[in-house]
Amino acid sequence: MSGTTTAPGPLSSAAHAAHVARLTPVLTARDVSIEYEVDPPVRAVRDVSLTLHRGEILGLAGESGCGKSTLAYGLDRLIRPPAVMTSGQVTFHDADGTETDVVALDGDALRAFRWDKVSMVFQGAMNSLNPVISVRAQLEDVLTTHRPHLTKQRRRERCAELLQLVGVDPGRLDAFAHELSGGMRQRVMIAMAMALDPQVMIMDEPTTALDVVVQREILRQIMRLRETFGFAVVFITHDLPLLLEIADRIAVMRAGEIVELDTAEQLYAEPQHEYTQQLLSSFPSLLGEFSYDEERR
Ligand SMILES: Nc1ncnc2c1ncn2[C@@H]1O[C@H](COP(=O)(O)OP(=O)(O)OP(=O)(O)O)[C@@H](O)[C@H]1O
Repeated sequence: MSGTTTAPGPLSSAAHAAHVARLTPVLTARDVSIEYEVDPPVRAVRDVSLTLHRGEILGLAGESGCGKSTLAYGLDRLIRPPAVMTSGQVTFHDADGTETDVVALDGDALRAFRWDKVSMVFQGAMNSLNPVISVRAQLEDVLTTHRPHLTKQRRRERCAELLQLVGVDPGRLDAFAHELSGGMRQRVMIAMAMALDPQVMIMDEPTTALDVVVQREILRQIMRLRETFGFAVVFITHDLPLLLEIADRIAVMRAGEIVELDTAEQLYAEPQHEYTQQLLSSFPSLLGEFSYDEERR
């Protein structure tokens, strides 16, 4: 099942090739195409190949509708009709040395893979958290389902530990979503995504709805957690300056294709694709004050 046209592949630099040569893959997508089978059909993702490496933050940038979320959901097998993966392979390279064909997973194996190996933080925590059960019950639910051998005591400790990790007072465990601020809700979502120590976290606009100060605090926290636990992150946003701050590498997506893929540093210094240049120049006020090294400290 291959497409009728062969995409030329994203632009990238020699510095990028040298950078990735030192890294170990954790998730590989090869020639992935995803279509919404509506009338007329929408080819949302077109022959995308992309490798996520252990412990890196890979930013996925591009304007609304370019296919970022669809691609990310495809990596975690979260796409549902009318979306269909019409071609491609996704391979998970586990730390224990096993290789998993993600496209072939189903039933229990697929449920175990999600959360456990690759977890997801969606935009808008209010819609993702269950409004009628407490934060504790939601965290415990993930642990009871995926770690049934844990004692009740250990489960309770783990819930408190998780909230502490994301900077929320464990005293809030019995709160409901509506009793928490937007930032706290999003932190709780990150705690849930971290509950099983996944090797990959996919974050789809996790801070977009938050004010800038809260957004920054959460981003710093994500970076610290990544340092401590070594998970890799696919971070999706239309906000390229934000990615320049937090991502190691950035994939720029346009109309379903990745047009440029490079280290954040290189992409900022020497964007090659006209579209990347346009994206960078569309944030003049932010980038006018932007100092690459200062911001990343
Ligand atoms: N359920 C659907 N049915 C039909 N087309 C859809 C559906 N969901 C998304 N699309 C289309 O697929 C394309 C890619 O959408 P997608 O949401 O992946 O983009 P995105 O870059 O993540 O955008 P955003 O940042 O706005 O979420 C768009 O053209 C969109 O209109």
